[in-house]
Amino acid sequence: MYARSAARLLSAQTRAFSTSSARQTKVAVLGAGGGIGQPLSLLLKIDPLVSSLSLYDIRGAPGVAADVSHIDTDSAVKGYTADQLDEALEGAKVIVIPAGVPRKPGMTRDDLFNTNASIVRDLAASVGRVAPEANILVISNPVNSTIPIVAKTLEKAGVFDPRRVFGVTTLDVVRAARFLGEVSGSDPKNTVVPVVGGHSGATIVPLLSQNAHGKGISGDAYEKLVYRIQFGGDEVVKAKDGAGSATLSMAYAGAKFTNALLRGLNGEKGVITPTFVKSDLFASKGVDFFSSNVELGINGVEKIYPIGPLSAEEEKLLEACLPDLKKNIDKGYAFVA
Ligand SMILES: NC(=O)C1=CN([C@@H]2O[C@H](COP(=O)(O)OP(=O)(O)OC[C@H]3O[C@@H](n4cnc5c(N)ncnc54)[C@H](O)[C@@H]3O)[C@@H](O)[C@H]2O)C=CC1
Ligand SMILES: O=C([O-])CC(=O)C(=O)O
Repeated sequence: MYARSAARLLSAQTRAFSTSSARQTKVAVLGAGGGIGQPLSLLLKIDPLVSSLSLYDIRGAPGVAADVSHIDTDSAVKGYTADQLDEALEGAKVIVIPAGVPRKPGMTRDDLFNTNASIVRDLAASVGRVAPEANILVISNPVNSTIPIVAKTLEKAGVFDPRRVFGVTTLDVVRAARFLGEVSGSDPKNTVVPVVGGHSGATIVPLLSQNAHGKGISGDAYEKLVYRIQFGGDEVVKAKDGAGSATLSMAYAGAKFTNALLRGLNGEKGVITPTFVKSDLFASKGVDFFSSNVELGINGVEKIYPIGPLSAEEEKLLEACLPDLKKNIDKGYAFVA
């Protein structure tokens, strides 16, 4: 009962989860024993659209699985050890990947590339072999590079479907709504802001002008707000002081995006949210992946929306974003080539 009430409470307060469709799905979490993986597994256990939860990590997943499996919701949970990746992936329709190392103070997300690129590549290769039609949601940083790595790895295996590979940039959207809510004194649910581009520093482009509460903000207040959205991750890394980066807010954001995708896969119409996907929007500038509002549906990405009208400041932010994003994407491509 408690879990159902908790799910209802979460849903009412944040509109994070919705139960609008009945069909249920097997979801796998790769990296389920980690700082994000554990609370993410908890939140997926209380999502009514998840029928079966498959928890994999190189360490600790069976313990997390045993723990969340006691929660009184109607889904099965199973944990898998390091040598059981294939079993964990079998039949999974949605695969969420928070596997990899997090930042410490003084590091950029790109500093994680050397460790996380091969983790993500190897996991993607297994997904391509065992669950080639699955939807893959990548949380592992640097997202701007790990998504091209996943795409190229699947392409090499002949199973890349651009409608089914998503970089999870939802935390930027969550932060933008929260921070604008704080500045404007309004409920974050009324301050939803599309955040486009990528997921690190200057590649994060919040379109404050597209929200009624955001468009009046100017000068110093505007600069500070944009900076806070772009560097919100650093705020957490600094506060955790060597113990990692955002885990709880990221688990919330990851569960929120997974729920949106499940609703789309189940046929709900009008599920629209930003996510970092293969996109034509700036392909002419050599930027093959870009986050913008995307409609999620039965095939994954159904429609990619243009970014819409920009203020003069946002034009400048976009100009700064594109070269950095291209560099990050090309680095991911080069790693797999
Ligand atoms: N997209 C986003 O907005 C965000 C992304 N992140 C990123 O998420 C990643 C994970 O962060 P945390 O959970 O805090 O780290 P963590 O270190 O607490 O957990 C990572 C987990 O991955 C596991 N792992 C490592 N190699 C693996 C493999 N080959 N297969 C399966 N599991 C493996 C580890 O055993 C560990 O349990 C980091 O790269 C971090 O930068 C973090 C916050 C926000
Ligand atoms: O800052 C980090 O390293 C983790 C992350 O991506 C975020 O919190 O946005």
